[in-house]
Amino acid sequence: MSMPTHSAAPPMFAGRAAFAAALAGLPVPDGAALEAARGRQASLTKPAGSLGRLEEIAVFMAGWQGREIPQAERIQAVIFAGNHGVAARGVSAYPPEVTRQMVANFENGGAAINALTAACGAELEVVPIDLDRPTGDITVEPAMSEAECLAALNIGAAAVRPGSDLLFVGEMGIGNTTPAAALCARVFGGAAQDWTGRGTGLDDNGLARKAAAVAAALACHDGAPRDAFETLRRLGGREITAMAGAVLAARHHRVPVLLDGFICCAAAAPLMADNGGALDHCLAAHCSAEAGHVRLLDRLGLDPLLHLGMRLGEGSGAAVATQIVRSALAAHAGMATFAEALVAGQAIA
Ligand SMILES: O=C(O)c1ccc[n+]([C@@H]2O[C@H](COP(=O)([O-])O)[C@@H](O)[C@H]2O)c1
Ligand SMILES: Cc1cc2nc[nH]c2cc1C
Repeated sequence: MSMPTHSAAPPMFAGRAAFAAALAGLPVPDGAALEAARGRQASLTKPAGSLGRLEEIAVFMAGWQGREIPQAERIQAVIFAGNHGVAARGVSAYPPEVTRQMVANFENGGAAINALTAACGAELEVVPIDLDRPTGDITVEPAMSEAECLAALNIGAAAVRPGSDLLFVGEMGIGNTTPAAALCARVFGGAAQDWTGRGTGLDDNGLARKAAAVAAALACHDGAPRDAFETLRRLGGREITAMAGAVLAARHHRVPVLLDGFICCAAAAPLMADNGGALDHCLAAHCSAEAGHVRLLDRLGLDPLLHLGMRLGEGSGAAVATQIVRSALAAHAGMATFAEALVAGQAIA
């Protein structure tokens, strides 16, 4: 595991207008690489379509990496951590100090994500953001000032290594399923209860308190502008906003992204609200057990690779799904073509 090195490069987003411009003007996948990868898939020694979703993943990766045979050698995992003012309202089963304690656990190599990144060949970075300064309580005020929101977006963007073959982002933040639920309701509509789940394990009373907090947050910010920056600033959190910045930066670097669970997907939702194609470079790793995730994935138009009943966060679902992506690319790169293997390549009509 490594801590990020801070470069002297200028921030990707100089201001909220630069962020909006970056979100408006997005690169698209390489058409020639897509076509070449589809051609290669058709030439490999298997009945057409028989590797199912693995074939689509290989072609997707080819398009974003801009080569017929994409790689999975430089896999970057970044876990952002933040604390939340709304946690003081009893919306989590765990106390806020666990955020810092888990960051220490990540750094000492003892967390699930350490084991899972080692297993999938990803290099892990942990980015704690102002853990001693929880965000504003979203039920009564914006989570962040404009400067704080911009700083979080830029921390996320700066963490992305341009040459990565694949990036996954994850988070650690006690209380963060509350802002995540508020973001979902703000972007996609619906009642607070539709998006509110038990998070780390709330009981029924806790769940009711949490739904009331989400409803209060929505009411508090109801009249505010609804662009992605303002949505993240008011209802997000630092680690949530950093994930959004990283996802957008990855797009500009043409680095494909695996999204993790409910909070990670909620962080990406405001991007899609402003630009319907903003998540075209993303795959959903898994469907979390957190109640709102099925609905969220549906609204995002993402079909998750895995349903394992996980609800840990910290990038864990994405780390597991990385093994699927690696399998897809191994088959794409390593299989013989019909011509090479002297196998008859035509189905009998
Ligand atoms: O990834 C998920 O879908 C997920 C679902 C529930 C909980 N979590 C993790 O648990 C924490 C948030 O839960 P809570 O109950 O404190 O809001 C945070 O650290 C997340 O990483 C993560
Ligand atoms: C122990 C613990 C580990 C976590 N990892 C991500 N979120 C978490 C929340 C808790 C409470």
